[in-house]
This record gives sequence, structure tokens and C-alpha cells, in this order.
Amino acid sequence: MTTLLDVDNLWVRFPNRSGVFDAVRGVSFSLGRERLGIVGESGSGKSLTGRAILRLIRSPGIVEAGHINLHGDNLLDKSEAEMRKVRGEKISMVMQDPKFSLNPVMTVGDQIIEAYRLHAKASKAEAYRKSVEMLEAVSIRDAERVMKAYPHEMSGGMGQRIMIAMMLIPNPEILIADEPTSALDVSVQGQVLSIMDKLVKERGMGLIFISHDLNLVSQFCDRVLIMYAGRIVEVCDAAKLHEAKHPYTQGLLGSLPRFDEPRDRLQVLTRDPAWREAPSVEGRL
Ligand SMILES: Nc1ncnc2c1ncn2[C@@H]1O[C@H](COP(=O)(O)OP(=O)(O)OP(=O)(O)O)[C@@H](O)[C@H]1O
Repeated sequence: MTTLLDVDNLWVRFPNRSGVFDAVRGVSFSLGRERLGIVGESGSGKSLTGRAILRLIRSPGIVEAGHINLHGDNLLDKSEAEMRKVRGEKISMVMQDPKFSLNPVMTVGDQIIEAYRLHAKASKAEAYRKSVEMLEAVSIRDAERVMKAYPHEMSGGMGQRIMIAMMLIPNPEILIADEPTSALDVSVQGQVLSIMDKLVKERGMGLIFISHDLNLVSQFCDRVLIMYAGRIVEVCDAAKLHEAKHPYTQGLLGSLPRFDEPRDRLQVLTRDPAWREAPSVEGRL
């Protein structure tokens, strides 16, 4: 499989009064034209890993890595202006709550048209037509009405699909989706997942899907990196996640409620201090 992105020995550090807190500790992995899940409990470093790739870690946070190569081109060597281009054209990121990403005082239509015209020379009428098409492509019915609406008038699922539509305008090669469906109800979640699935299969996009939901990731992704305390503790084929070997992954799986095997009590995850110290596992293709 072609490697789109290669992350080598990534660290994210935050200086504090007592020294430095290492939130991501030497993570290495690659991404092909696949659905790569990153799972782990809250605070394990999943979101920071995604943000660090796009160089979105704010000061005083520090990002260090051997390289973050996009087609062999190291993103760490790029200027801020070049990074804006990467973010606009090559790698897009969808966050959990689209309401924070959409401008509240502009109609949905004006925002999509503006985003479209930033990337392609087009008349307003042409951009309008394309924008309606884009909304239809993410299964929004009544797209013309939605174009006239403001973000607060949208449901969470609708907002998320609009964000995805906007992210697709530049036809990015990589989409980083950070808990993109956790605020959505199950049927809308299914629609959003199937849109992302299509992008991977039909456009050959690479998807990094960050989630704390192991069941969802095992069903939706191809490969999974399991993170604990800023490191990758295990890498699995998603379909084989239930055969995972690391006690942390087993513990996460054991603490999930199941319908087929009702349990009186859910397992409590006891953490072994040695897990923190073990070197990060490589998640390369
Ligand atoms: N700006 C910051 N300053 C200091 N510590 C931070 C900062 N941002 C994140 N952290 C810490 O880094 C760790 C990893 O954060 P991260 O957001 O990557 O976790 P996560 O695995 O995505 O968790 P969640 O599922 O809750 O989003 C957490 O302990 C968090 O408190």
C-alpha cells in the first residue's frame, strides 16, 4: 500500500511548573489509503497526535519528531504560510463539534461558497451550484434551504455533514477525524461513517479516525493503533481487535458493555505501571 504519511518518533510536550509533561511520547506510524483508527481512553494523547501532524499545537506546547512526512516531504520544515496551504489543500481535520468550526454569523451557503472560491476560480453562480452539489453528496436533502440557514439552526449531524462537505472542497488526500460521530445519534453516525468510507474507497483518501469507541473502530476501520499514556501499546487489524494481546486493550474491551453476553459487573481496568514505561510500538504499514 502507498504510504501517504509517515510520522517518526513524535513527542508533544508541555512545560509546567514542575518540569515538562510529555503528553505524546515517541509515537511512530504511517498511513496509507486506508481507515486507520486511533483509540485509547481520555488523555491518552489521541487528539494531540492528530493536531501535531497539522502543526496545530499552540505554545507553550512543543512538538518534536524525527519527521512528519507527507509524501516524503517533512511538514516540520515548512513555514507557517506553507502549512496553511497543507491544511487547506492536502490534510483536513474534522473536529467533534462542528458548531465551533462553522462561523455563527454567516449562512451555511455563504461559508461553503467562500471556501469553494478560495480553491477554484468560479463565478458566484457556479460556486453556488457546486455548493448545492456538495451538500447533496453528503446526503443533505433540501440543500437549497440549508444553504440559506445559519449554523445554530442545524442539528449536530447536519452540522457535521456540512463540515465534511467543506473539508472535501479541496479534495484532501488525508482526513483526520477527531471523534467525528460521538455527539451524533446512531442513524446519523451511520451516514457520516458511510460518507467517510466512500471517500477512502472511491477517492483513495487516507483517514485517521480518532475515537474512544472500540466497538465502532473495530467495525469501521482497517487498522487500529491503541494508545496509552502517550504511547502506542498495540497495533491490530481492526477485524481482529477482539483478539488483542496487550492487557490494556483487553481491559478496554472487557470494560465495554455487551448485548450478546450480559455481564453483572463490568471489569475494572487495573493499570500496570510497566505499561507506561514500555517503548512505543511502531504502527507502520
Ligand atoms: N494545552 C495543554 N497543556 C497541558 N496539557 C495538555 C494540553 N492539551 C492536552 N493536554 C494533556 O495531554 C494529554 C493528552 O491529551 P489529548 O487531548 O491528546 O487526549 P485524548 O486521548 O484525545 O483524550 P480525549 O479522548 O479526552 O480527547 C491529556 O492528559 C491532556 O490533559
